[in-house]
Amino acid sequence: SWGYGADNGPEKWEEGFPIANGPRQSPIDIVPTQAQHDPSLKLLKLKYDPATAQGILNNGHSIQVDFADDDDSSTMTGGPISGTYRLRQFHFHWGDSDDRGSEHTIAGNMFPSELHLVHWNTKYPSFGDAVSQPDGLGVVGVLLKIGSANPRLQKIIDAFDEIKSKGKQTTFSNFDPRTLLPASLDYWTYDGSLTTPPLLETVTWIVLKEPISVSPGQMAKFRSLLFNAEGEERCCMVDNYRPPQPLKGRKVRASFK
Ligand SMILES: CC(=O)NCCCCOc1ccc(NC(=O)Nc2ccc(S(N)(=O)=O)cc2)cc1
Ligand SMILES: [Zn+2]
Repeated sequence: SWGYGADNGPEKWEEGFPIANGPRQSPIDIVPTQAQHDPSLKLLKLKYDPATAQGILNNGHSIQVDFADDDDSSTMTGGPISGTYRLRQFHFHWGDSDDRGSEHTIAGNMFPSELHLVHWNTKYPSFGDAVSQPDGLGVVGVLLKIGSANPRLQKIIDAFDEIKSKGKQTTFSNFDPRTLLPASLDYWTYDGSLTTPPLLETVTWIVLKEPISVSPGQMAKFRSLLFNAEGEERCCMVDNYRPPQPLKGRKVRASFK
């Protein structure tokens, strides 16, 4: 199945998922000077209840922290979206070295990692229903830049030893993803897609302008995770990012001047 290797990576995904060449694919290169400030864009409102954190999983593509989404305890409102979107999970993408790893790029600049907080529109009964609707998902993207060690990431990193290989998961409770966010919630927004198969064009992207920090030592811990399951040939989980896709006429709006 799909992955990030030479034989099953982003250049091959169109074979199984022709939407890979669709009109609203993600990620994209965000060019700040070409983004249009839209004064009608609202403040992004993220309200998360730490008690909704359930577990942390190595799904063979990334590590993912899952949240209980059976009520409105952890939600996103405001911003470019209308209505209420519930937090489902967050996960990361990263590179084999500090010069790459993010999915969105900013004026052609890659960052070493990118955090995605995945939310679904509660006008639909479930995530599974929302995922195939044009206004079904809202993903907040946060860029990570190399700097001092980020203590907010440490609880996630400390769980890695228990979820080293594909399919492994462990409990992960009492965690507020708000602690991962930068001080400013200024953002760029555009209509896009899932950045992994099935690449559905159902995501309103909200990419924060301000990165958060991660240290080289913390990045090394991400790179010690494995794509493979126990007993399979060892393959480090690195370069699990899709490169930027054609804009195809889309406008990127900025919530800030
Ligand atoms: C055409 C086709 O095949 N349709 C049938 C779809 C069936 C189910 O599809 C799906 C679709 C999605 C999921 N789960 C996800 O959480 N995916 C996900 C992927 C990438 C991101 S990112 N990196 O933030 O953009 C966020 C979330 C599970 C099943
Ligand atoms: Zn992602």
